[in-house]
Amino acid sequence: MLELRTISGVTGVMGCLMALVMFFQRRSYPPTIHGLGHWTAAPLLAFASAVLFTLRGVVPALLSAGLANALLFAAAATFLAGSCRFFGQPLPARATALLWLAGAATLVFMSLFSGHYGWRVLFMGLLLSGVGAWHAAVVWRQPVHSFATRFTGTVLAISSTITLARAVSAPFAPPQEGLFTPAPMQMMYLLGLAFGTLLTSIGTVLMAAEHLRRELERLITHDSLTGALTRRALFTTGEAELARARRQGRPLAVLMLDLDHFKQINDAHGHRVGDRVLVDFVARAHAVLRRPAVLGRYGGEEFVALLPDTDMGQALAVAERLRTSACVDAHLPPCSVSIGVATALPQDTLDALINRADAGLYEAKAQGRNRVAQAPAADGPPPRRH
Ligand SMILES: Nc1nc2c(ncn2[C@@H]2O[C@H](COP(=O)(O)OP(=O)(O)OP(=O)(O)O)[C@@H](O)[C@H]2O)c(=O)[nH]1
Repeated sequence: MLELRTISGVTGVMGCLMALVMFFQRRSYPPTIHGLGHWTAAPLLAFASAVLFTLRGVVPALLSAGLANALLFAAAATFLAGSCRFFGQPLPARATALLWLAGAATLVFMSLFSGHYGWRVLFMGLLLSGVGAWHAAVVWRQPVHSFATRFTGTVLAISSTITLARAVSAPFAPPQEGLFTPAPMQMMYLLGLAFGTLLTSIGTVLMAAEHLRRELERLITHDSLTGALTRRALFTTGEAELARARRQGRPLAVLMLDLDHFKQINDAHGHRVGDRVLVDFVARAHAVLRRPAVLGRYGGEEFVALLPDTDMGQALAVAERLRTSACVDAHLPPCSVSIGVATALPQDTLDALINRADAGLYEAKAQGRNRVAQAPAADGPPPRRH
């Protein structure tokens, strides 16, 4: 049988090591990733709690039971607060107050009932498993899942179930049983605590790394000013969509959009206002476009929209909606947009398809701007625009 006091000591060491890992990782992460401070503090609190638990029988019960449990609760609540901050949903004031209240109740309860093992375990177990389940729900409720969130959510759910099982069985345990009695339930609980602390911390490290990876990917694939796809990401997506359209025999439409006389806006109002016009234009275009359609910045004030599963009639309607929804902000200088529309032909390359949409744009500009024009049927070199 494993020595349970040793397991408790090992829990503390693991907590300490994971706090160190998170501390150093945090320093190399951008401040836009929130919650890492809480995730560093939580295993440290677990460490302090484990040290006091390990000293049971050596230091007064008020410390080895009362303070140890209060610190364990603080660790669980701090982990939870860190995850909430990380996912951008800080704990509401009422939930924070509830946690503080529960923490204070733990201290009072443990000082009054430090000699009543069964009641102590029942009280603490219910509290800890409640916070654990709450934490697991926060992680599982995220709309975007990765291995890291599934891993962390599962670890939290399992360890809070073990804590709950121990809590409800505690009042039926023999009166002489204690934390370090070599009983199966105590062993399962302490192992659960040790691995729970270690694996939850690993989960937070994985979630932070995953978040950073997504952030970097977003920086590479999205234009920093407007949030549209970069030209490179646009071409990568375009090649994939064209191949899919061909494989599945589905239509694919391309729109080439260009803000009219944009140079004049810059000249008259300054580059910053010009930037705001571009940002507003893309935000409104995104509101019109529905997945799986994407919008990319082709260059300057020129954008390309890819519309999978869209034929010419539907593409012209979308283009018209984009045109009428653009440039309607009364706080920005008046502007308009011209749009060329083309759909994929059986042997099209992406370049040829975009060139035809560009030819449509040329038509729209030549006809007086602020309009939608279909690409001319004939394939030829793209006309030069004025
Ligand atoms: N503010 C701002 N301006 C940009 C940006 N990128 C390109 N531009 C400007 O966009 C303008 C494009 O001008 P032109 O190519 O002459 O086109 P236009 O004035 O829109 O005329 P038409 O397309 O013929 O209607 C240039 O003045 C560029 O400096 C940007 O990121 N921000």
